[in-house]
Amino acid sequence: MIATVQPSSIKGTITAPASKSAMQRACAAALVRKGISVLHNPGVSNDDKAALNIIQQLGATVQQAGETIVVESGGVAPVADTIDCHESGLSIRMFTSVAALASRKISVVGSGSLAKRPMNFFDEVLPQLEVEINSREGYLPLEITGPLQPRNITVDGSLSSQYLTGLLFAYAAAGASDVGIHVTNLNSRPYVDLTLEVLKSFGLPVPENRNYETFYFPPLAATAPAEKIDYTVEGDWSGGAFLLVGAAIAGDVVVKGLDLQSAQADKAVMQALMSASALMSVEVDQIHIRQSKLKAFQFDATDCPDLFPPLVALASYCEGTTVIQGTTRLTHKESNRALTLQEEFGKMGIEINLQDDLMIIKGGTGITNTEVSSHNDHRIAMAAAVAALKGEGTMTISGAEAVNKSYPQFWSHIAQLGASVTTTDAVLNH
Ligand SMILES: O=C(O)C1=C[C@@H](OP(=O)(O)O)[C@@H](O)[C@H](O)C1
Ligand SMILES: C=C(OP(=O)(O)O)C(=O)O
Repeated sequence: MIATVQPSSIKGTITAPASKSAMQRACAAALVRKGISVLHNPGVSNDDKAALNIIQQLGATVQQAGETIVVESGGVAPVADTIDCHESGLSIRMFTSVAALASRKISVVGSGSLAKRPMNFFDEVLPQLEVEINSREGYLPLEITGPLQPRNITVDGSLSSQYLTGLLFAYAAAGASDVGIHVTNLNSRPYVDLTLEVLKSFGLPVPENRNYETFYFPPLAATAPAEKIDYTVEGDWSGGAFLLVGAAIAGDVVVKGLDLQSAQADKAVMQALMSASALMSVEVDQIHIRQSKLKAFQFDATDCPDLFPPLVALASYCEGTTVIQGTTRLTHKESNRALTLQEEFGKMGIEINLQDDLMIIKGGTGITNTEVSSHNDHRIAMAAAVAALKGEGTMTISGAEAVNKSYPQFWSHIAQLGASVTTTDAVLNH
């Protein structure tokens, strides 16, 4: 699909979509706990759909009930030989350890960019937990046979926090008692906070977080599990960041549904916007943001790597040189994002230099709208779209359907706000 964006302003009120990080974790929690879980404000992205399918393959029943999704589960009891994670990094890294709770052999498959993302963590770690594993030399597909036994273990957290999230769910579900996961060089730390928060919300055992170095499950206390849990999926700061940046570049927009108290890593977009002198007023449950003169900023995105694409769009319109740290975190995302951003924003006339862990962006020189590609990466498509709002000429973005991975409503949301956007296979709601 091709999206065509003409320079335009955006104006109005919009609600951020549901967070796929929260929704996928809620699916995992609803699967591993015994009982009924009602998910309010459920996500509808492809990654969310993958998670909902996986929990059914692992034995849960899932029913849409009006605006909610009702999950009923007796714990992990696979009814299929395969779980399909489609393109979701979080789903594969979380549900592989969860599926390993079963003694049945399970194949773990995925598609698209996921086939190129490393999974060798599992080859190293799962055998230490009594799980048999075969992979295609550290890549998909995986074949695992459990049941996983929680053990004191040391793992590497530098490539991705998602593996730790999976282990935390698996340990909690297996009733881990007086046992700890020691993690070295943990990155994307707030995502682990979100994991702990979801475990708590679903009444599952929550380990002690000892300075992000050890996650210790104390001796299990006898508790009476709740029969029914109600959980509301919070709004998505990662998708919301594109709305906020779009408004800072070319708009006057109220964004609703973003919780400033959230554990989500990407709420840090607010710090970057403030450093860039964006004009914002923050009220309960809404952020009002208006176009203003923007200045270059410095920002460390090591723990919130998904902010790179929106922040590059922002930096392009900031007078001066912006420096963002954390590029080494971008190599194994849906695309190699540092290179993709350099290439695609380069086509728009923005000079981006990559030096060690830094991305250096020369902003304020104007954007030339042109033909760009998403590289099948949702966040690149959305970054190009918001950058186009104040560019010169017409931006055509190929692979625009990539947004379905996290934010399927993105094109219609910006159209509703008045962006001049058309797509080749959908009628947008202006
Ligand atoms: O746990 C999560 O929900 C995520 C963690 C982050 O990955 P890493 O831990 O690999 O940085 C982030 O980039 C990804 O989009 C979602
Ligand atoms: C990298 C991302 O997701 P995941 O790792 O879950 O595929 C993302 O949403 O940008």
